[in-house]
Amino acid sequence: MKSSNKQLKHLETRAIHSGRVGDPSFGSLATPIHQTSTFIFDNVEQGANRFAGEEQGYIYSRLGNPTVRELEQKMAALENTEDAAAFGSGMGAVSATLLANLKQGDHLVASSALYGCSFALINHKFPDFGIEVTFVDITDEQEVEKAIQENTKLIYFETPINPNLVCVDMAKISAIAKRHNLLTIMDNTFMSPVLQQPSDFDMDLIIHSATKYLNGHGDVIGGIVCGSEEQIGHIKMTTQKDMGATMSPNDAWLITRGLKTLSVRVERHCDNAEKVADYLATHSDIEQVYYPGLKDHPAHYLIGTQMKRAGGVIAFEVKGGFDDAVRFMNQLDLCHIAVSLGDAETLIQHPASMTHSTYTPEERAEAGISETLIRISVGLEHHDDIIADLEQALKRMK
Ligand SMILES: CSC/C=C(/NCc1c(COP(=O)(O)O)cnc(C)c1O)C(=O)O
Repeated sequence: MKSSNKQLKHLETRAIHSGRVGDPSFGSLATPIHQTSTFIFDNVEQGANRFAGEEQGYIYSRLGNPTVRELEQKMAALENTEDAAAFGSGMGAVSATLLANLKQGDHLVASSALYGCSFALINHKFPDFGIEVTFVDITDEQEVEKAIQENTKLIYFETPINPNLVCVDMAKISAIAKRHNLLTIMDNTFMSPVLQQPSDFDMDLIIHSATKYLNGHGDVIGGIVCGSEEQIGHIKMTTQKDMGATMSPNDAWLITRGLKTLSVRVERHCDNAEKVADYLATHSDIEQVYYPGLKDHPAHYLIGTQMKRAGGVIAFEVKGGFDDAVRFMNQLDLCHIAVSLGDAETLIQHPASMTHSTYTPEERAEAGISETLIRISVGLEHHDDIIADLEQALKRMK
């Protein structure tokens, strides 16, 4: 009798074996890529019964696909949730999840610091739908609680936060949400399930840009939301079915393949990032380093409790100003100047002019995103080579 998810104790094992759809026809080890738009019914009655939900079976790949389903089942097993839904992008997951739980006249409390497009969706588009938002310093529990209104439906945040690596104490947010009967929706992209299990803190919905660590090879755009069977069913039947941010079977297959090495990749990202953070923190040309793994980080106390390790992303500021930061980044050879994160390659970028250019300078200041902040996603190259590249660029910056 094959093990079910429940019997597979360790995440490393679940990442490889959970959710398997397999290949009943030929027994191939890798689940086939069902690259199809639609599925043939035996007869009219079968088609009608499937549309009515009275018979199990596939209908049309925007409504479900076997290769995509394997990824969803695997992600539910990794985040310890009942179910999951896959989307064509992380923003597909963010928008579908929020809009499935908000309607005209509702209000949400959101962290003022978010990934740029998540902020833009909430700040610029939601008002067009008559959805109100209060942006808060999500680490200030009193400010969070004070922002709650009679029409508040949910609290939305990331931890660690993109791009400044501020971390949120999820137990505190969970307690507030319970007191006010609110949904908690959080984005676990920067940690992945390997380093952080938000369901342990009663988070209701857990979002990932699968583009990042989950796929891990810089060749797919995708998104996932994990949660209860009821919540995921609601999202699938409303904002996924009717807004259609569908993930392709081929992308699902690539992400599923990525998940098999997720644990070893994330551990190596952490090994390398810890060494790079220590190097930067002791360098005379570096003004400040923001990395939860460093003892001076305000959320260092969460390491070993909420967060297994601090992850692969570091934010920092070089001494001087914006021009110095630009000169430094333009001198790099190995590290690519590129947005995104969680890839095998080390990627470095300037949030104020790139990933967080959707904020005004005033909004960035309010969110604690400085104009000279640099964000580096530490890759899987040998750490000595990454540090040597940073060293030569810092020398040539002057
Ligand atoms: C054009 S900027 C590149 C993308 C970046 N981030 C994406 C992102 C998303 C959205 O995920 P996609 O839709 O898969 O990109 C959701 N949630 C978080 C915490 C994210 O960081 C980036 O470089 O910070």
